[in-house]
Amino acid sequence: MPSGADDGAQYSFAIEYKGPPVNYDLPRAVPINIDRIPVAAVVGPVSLPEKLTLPVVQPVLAPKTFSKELKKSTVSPTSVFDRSSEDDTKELEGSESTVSPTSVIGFEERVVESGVGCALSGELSSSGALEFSNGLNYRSGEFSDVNNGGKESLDFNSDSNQPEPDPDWASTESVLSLDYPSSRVSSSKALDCDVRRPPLVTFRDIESDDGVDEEEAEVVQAKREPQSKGKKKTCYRCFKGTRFTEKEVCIVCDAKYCSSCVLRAMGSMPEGRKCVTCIGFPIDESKRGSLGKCSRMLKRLLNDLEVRQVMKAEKFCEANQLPADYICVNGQPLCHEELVILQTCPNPPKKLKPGNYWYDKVSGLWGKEGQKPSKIISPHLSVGGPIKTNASNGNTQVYINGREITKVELRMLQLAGVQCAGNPHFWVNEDGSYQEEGQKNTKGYIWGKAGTKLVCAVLSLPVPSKSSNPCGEPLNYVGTRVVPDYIEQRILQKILLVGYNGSGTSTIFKQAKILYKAIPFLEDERENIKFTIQSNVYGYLGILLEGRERFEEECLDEMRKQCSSSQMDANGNNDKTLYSIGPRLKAFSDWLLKTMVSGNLEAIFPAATREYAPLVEELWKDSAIQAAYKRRSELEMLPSVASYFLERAVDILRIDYEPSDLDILYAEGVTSSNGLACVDFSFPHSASEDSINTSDQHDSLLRYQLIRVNARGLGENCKWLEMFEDVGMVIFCVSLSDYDQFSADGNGSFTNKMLLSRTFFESIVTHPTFEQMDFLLILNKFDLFEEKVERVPLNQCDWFDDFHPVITRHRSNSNTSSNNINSSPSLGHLASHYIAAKFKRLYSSITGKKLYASVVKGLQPDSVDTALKYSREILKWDEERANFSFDYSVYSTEASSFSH
Ligand SMILES: Nc1nc2c(ncn2[C@@H]2O[C@H](COP(=O)(O)OP(=O)(O)OP(=O)(O)O)[C@@H](O)[C@H]2O)c(=O)[nH]1
Ligand SMILES: [Ca+2]
Repeated sequence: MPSGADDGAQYSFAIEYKGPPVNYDLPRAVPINIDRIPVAAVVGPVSLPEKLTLPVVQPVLAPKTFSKELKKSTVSPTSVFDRSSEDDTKELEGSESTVSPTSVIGFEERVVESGVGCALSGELSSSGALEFSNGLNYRSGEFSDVNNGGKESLDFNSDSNQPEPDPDWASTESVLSLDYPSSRVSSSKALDCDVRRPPLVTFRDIESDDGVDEEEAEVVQAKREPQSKGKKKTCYRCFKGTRFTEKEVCIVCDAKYCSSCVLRAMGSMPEGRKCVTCIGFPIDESKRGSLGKCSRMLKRLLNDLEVRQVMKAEKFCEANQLPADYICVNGQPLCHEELVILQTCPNPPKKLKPGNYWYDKVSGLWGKEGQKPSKIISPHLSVGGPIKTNASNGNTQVYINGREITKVELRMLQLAGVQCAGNPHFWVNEDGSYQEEGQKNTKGYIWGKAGTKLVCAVLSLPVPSKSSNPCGEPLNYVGTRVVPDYIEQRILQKILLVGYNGSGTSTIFKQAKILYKAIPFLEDERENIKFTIQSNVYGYLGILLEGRERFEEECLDEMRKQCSSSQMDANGNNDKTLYSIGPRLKAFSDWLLKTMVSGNLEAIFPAATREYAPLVEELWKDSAIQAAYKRRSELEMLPSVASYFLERAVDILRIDYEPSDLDILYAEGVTSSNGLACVDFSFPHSASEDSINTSDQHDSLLRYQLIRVNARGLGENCKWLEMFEDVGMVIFCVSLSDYDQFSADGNGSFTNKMLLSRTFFESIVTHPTFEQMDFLLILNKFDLFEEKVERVPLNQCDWFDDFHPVITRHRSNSNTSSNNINSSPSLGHLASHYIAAKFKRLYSSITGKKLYASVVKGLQPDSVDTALKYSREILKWDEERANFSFDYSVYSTEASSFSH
């Protein structure tokens, strides 16, 4: 087993402090010292039953060996209690409950909470205390066993059985599983409890805060106060920093921590980003929207796997779920079952936040109390009370299903051609068919008319969702006709763009923005991109400078070989080469290389620009640098796009530099490398298309959404793919020029990148979510490929070993010329078609379907435009196929019934 010190050394975040020992007490986030657990203050005013004073720490009191053992075996590197210094160990003595300070303290606090809540209901408190002590005894039993048993492994969870748990993963797991009893207790308590939660909730106007649209949230729970509060805007733990320091926020108490404190303060985060003392507490509802959305800081501090684990826990753990009674429907708070019904129905209200809602069970209309409808959800759900006449606070004297409607709705009805004279009472069904109250016959369909949806969009009124009537479910209403799905789908067509790393998905994504958006990149987006590009350029310069050093050394070696040693001694200046630079530039070069190695390149912005811009100019013009730049093809680390930027380095590194669209297109790292990006657009219609396709006039109104995600972002086994179940099609991007490239495959060996791409392709097309999906294969980087395939045989990739182009003999006399005399296809074309055929065969052997394919040059706008328009055609064909099975006569009758 590694020693504690070694343990720490493996993690960058565990060795954050390297300075001399401090002579003051470090502020600690985990009040592991029993006396310091800030319980008393909170409990003080409430008279508690004696049971409640159960000291949490007691059962885990253990000899020192225990704590040492513990550190070695199960302590998560991310957790707060991995302290290696002797002083700390001392401090911990008598409070070895730190095994899982998270859970222990969580317990303590929870008792306090229920205690406070139970000032109102005595039973609850005792039950809480009881469960608490049970949990503790159970655990203490385990611990004492361990202690009595002596040297045996500390087997408080099965994972630690492994002789050497993978430190990254197993240990996190172990801490999580350790915490399990606590969260179970808390959740079961919450569920079993038939007493409604005491009014933790107060109804008032929300202080409009980050990301909370005032329309949604009006219920705010009493907020938990942070344990310590530094001076305003500083880190709550070390009290350093300003409001500009990047900080992570506790989703319960809003405490903010800087990057050096966050892991100490939040431990292994079994419920996401909460101070260890906030674990088990309900989250601050205003932060619900950001659950599971990782910050850049965490991404830096934790590895991918840990980030995913933490975010998953944050989103799905019991304690963070929306409490049912925070939702009131038609004046009645929901119970747990009702909330489940609401959230699991075919068409649930998305992103449900606490608040008062009204719900028209007949039509499925849904809105905030006192407001116009915002959504149409599944009808006939038994949740909440009966709808009130004044639910939406309308004053039109027109009624729908017993609710007086609002002005905008009335306007919509009028535009839809519904006769509204004489204060009618309408009965509107889920499909939009309507009758006047007391009459039998349907008067028409509100959603049927072509323009209605547009009207609704303009008036911000909801329209039925396509899934509101899942096929197969029989309709109860005789004579009712369903609005066909494809009409609905026309509103927003989603296209998923995926590819193996480096295949060019972000380039295509950026092209789409540039092609179809009036403002491809917003102002602040550009600002960020600017810094990205500038730091890229510093990076390229660094690579160049490193190359220069290498070249200089090589030259010196060469010179030493040629000259005799006596000559060298005689003339000290003999060590100057073509690649030598003066001391000033040398100092800058050393600084830059050092900064790069430390990985802090991005942190120096924007200060660096001001400071170093003049030096960069001097550097770039220096003959040594230019000499090194001439040999750039020997610098493997320098990407091919680098020269595009380096040649303009002086301009780019100026303060007033503004990246052009082309700069952005070429820039690396603009779209987040594993995050999601998406863009909404519609295809602008060209004159030529208009004349051919007059029937599709409204095509330009159709909206598309391109969603880009790459292999890394999908997690192992593509487990995040399910999120994309509502996309209309998938574009899979492959880099043609990968066929002779190799990449580490994770098992330490190198695999051909084309084969890695193929494996990824297979896992995507076989994913259950995409069973019925159309796929378009984009074979990208044709420009590189065309040139490369003339030099490097295609069979460098095993998969392509049966490529025997017929043209070879024919071309032999004009082998090097790319334009063929007899206009037969180039080798590049043949080879790319061959590769397309390979993929198509593979695809149809797996799915039995046809794969669409397109050869693309990602850096050329026209080429990407063509490919994306091709995807639009595929979506249309798909739609038409659906139409064929649809009874047109039904549709036309329906259509006529819309006209008034
Ligand atoms: N020559 C050439 N280069 C391309 C083409 N498409 C993309 N590239 C370059 O290939 C590199 C990788 O492309 P990206 O668009 O970043 O690829 P990605 O799929 O986002 O890959 P990750 O960033 O690894 O996720 C970039 O330097 C692009 O400029 C192309 O058609 N031709
Ligand atoms: Ca990229």
